[in-house]
Amino acid sequence: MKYQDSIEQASEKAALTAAFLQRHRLAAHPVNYTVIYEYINGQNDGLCQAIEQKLAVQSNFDDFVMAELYSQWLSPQHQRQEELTRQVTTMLAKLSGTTDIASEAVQHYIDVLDQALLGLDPHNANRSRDSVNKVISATYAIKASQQKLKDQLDFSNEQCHALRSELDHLKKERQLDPLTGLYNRLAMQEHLDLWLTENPGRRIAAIAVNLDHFSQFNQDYGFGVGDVILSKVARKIASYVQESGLPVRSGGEEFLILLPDVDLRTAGEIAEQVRKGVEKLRFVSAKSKKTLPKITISLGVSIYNTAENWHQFLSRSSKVLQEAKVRGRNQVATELMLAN
Ligand SMILES: Nc1nc2c(ncn2[C@@H]2O[C@H](COP(=O)(O)OP(=O)(O)OP(=O)(O)O)[C@@H](O)[C@H]2O)c(=O)[nH]1
Repeated sequence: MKYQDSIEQASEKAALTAAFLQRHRLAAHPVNYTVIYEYINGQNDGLCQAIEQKLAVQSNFDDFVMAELYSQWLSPQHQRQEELTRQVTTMLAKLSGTTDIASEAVQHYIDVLDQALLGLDPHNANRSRDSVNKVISATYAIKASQQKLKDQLDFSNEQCHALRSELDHLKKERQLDPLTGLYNRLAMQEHLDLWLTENPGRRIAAIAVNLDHFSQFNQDYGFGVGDVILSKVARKIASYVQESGLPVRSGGEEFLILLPDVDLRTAGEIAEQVRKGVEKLRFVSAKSKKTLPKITISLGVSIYNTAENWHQFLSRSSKVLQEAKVRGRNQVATELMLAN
């Protein structure tokens, strides 16, 4: 994030940023402001593309989406990833320079050998000795250059292992929601793309989950307590998802469980188990030691239809979830209810 704008240019960008925030009903707090200022600034290609894509599908911008954009494109982790990418590029350039030099040295050695072979003459000991001496000195030279190449390769190999493990770690971190430890939407998109590329006709069930009357809970007990409850509910939800499935925090107090190769009936049964499991959770205030009210969730179950893109799929699954809310909350609705 480097800015070289004049006062006038910066003021113009600030005004555009404020207008964007207002248009999308976003508070001008530091995270939202930074994300949109960077978007208006236009230097961060990944961030700009992500926002353009959201604008193209008229997706909602809220604090959760903005925090996600910040963590994906502007956070220190993202900058560290960019730095690691730069280090890999530099290392590859160095390696390529060293192998070019080594290749030239080998070619030179081959030329010397060719000439020396021509110089070997059983009837002319002096000429032969001369040729052998040339081969000996060329061999020392090539040995030195090969040793240098080996040192460089060993060093690069070590660097490569360290960089790869740091990149793997960052990649995993980038796929997780920091509050709940569940997967984030970036991971969801990557998994969906992968599943559908592997098998475009694959059956994928989605269970959309939303906490009931959570705004009231936040109002009564505060956002901090709300956060703790949210992460406990998230962990409970994830405990019902086996390895092949994907538990995702898809919004502020919204979750999505993606289940490949699962039919509607089975997904409905899993949803009902999740509902019951969350309903049984008991929360006690760390401060007052009083029992907090029961938390319930509403769930909507749908199956991916190959004719739709995944935006349409997700929007349909959230409509099914709304059906569960309309029907009285703390229950599971399936897409069959939507059709009737
Ligand atoms: N504590 C906490 N609250 C959040 C977070 N993200 C969203 N929320 C809150 O979740 C609440 C969602 O409220 P609404 O969408 O009105 O829904 P609701 O009150 O749960 O009511 P229904 O969904 O209709 O049952 C808002 O108060 C948000 O502030 C978060 O990360 N932490």
